[in-house]
Amino acid sequence: MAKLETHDLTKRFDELVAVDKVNLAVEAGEFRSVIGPNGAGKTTLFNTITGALRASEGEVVFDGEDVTDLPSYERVRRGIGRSFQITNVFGGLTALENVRLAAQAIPSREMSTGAQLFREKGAFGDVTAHAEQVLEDVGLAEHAQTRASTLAYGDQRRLEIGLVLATDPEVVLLDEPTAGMGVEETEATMNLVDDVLAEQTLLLIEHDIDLVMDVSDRITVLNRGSVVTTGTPEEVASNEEVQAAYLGGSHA
Ligand SMILES: Nc1ncnc2c1ncn2[C@@H]1O[C@H](COP(=O)(O)OP(=O)(O)OP(=O)(O)O)[C@@H](O)[C@H]1O
Repeated sequence: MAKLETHDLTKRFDELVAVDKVNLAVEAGEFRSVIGPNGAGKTTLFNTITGALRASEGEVVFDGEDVTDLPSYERVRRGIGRSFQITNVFGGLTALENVRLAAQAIPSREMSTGAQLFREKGAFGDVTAHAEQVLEDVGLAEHAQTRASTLAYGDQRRLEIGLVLATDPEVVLLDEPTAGMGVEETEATMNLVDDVLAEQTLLLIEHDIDLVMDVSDRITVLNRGSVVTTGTPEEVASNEEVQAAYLGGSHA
């Protein structure tokens, strides 16, 4: 059984079918990327998986359980983490305070002994220690006391990844974590994702095809809400339909 599955997952906005009977089976530990032209439905697919949007039809199955009708906080509690956009970061608070808040926002669930300890004790020191470890992991230890709004852009993106990690996720969905970054920052962020989230099951939306080819175990190509194909980078690169979709549409 795959870690995360969708069964004919569909999301409509009135007449528009933004996500059209999408079937995914993401294995535990897999690094899966989702690519597709602008408007293909990538973000809507993510929102439907996390519960930010309600599915019109179909199912989201996590660890073998149907979570389609669960609110998003309950999905987070079960281990479906998603990157926070920078707008979710409290600019006036320090990096450490932001990570602590994210950690505290999630009620305890069955998880690793270490993490369980932090939650059950609920003691100030433990949550702080957990948050400090997260900052260390994402390379922001020296910026623990820096106000989030004054962090460099790349460091703010690191903080976003830290906020997901603070929720102790089992699956992490990242929606364009390198958006707006230059070549060096993009590389640094992808290295970070690779380092810090290597053990995780990862779903990544990314426009940079070369980058996706480099890091993914498998790639799902969406076009007009539907899956064109899923395969290894090599399989996807040689797929004629994919080439047509990309030559036909912009991929920003
Ligand atoms: N809340 C909404 N209400 C109505 N239509 C929407 C809504 N959100 C997205 N759409 C439409 O659904 C389609 C899919 O959009 P979505 O943002 O999921 O695509 P995407 O693949 O993430 O695009 P991009 O690469 O540009 O971010 C688009 O046609 C978009 O205009």
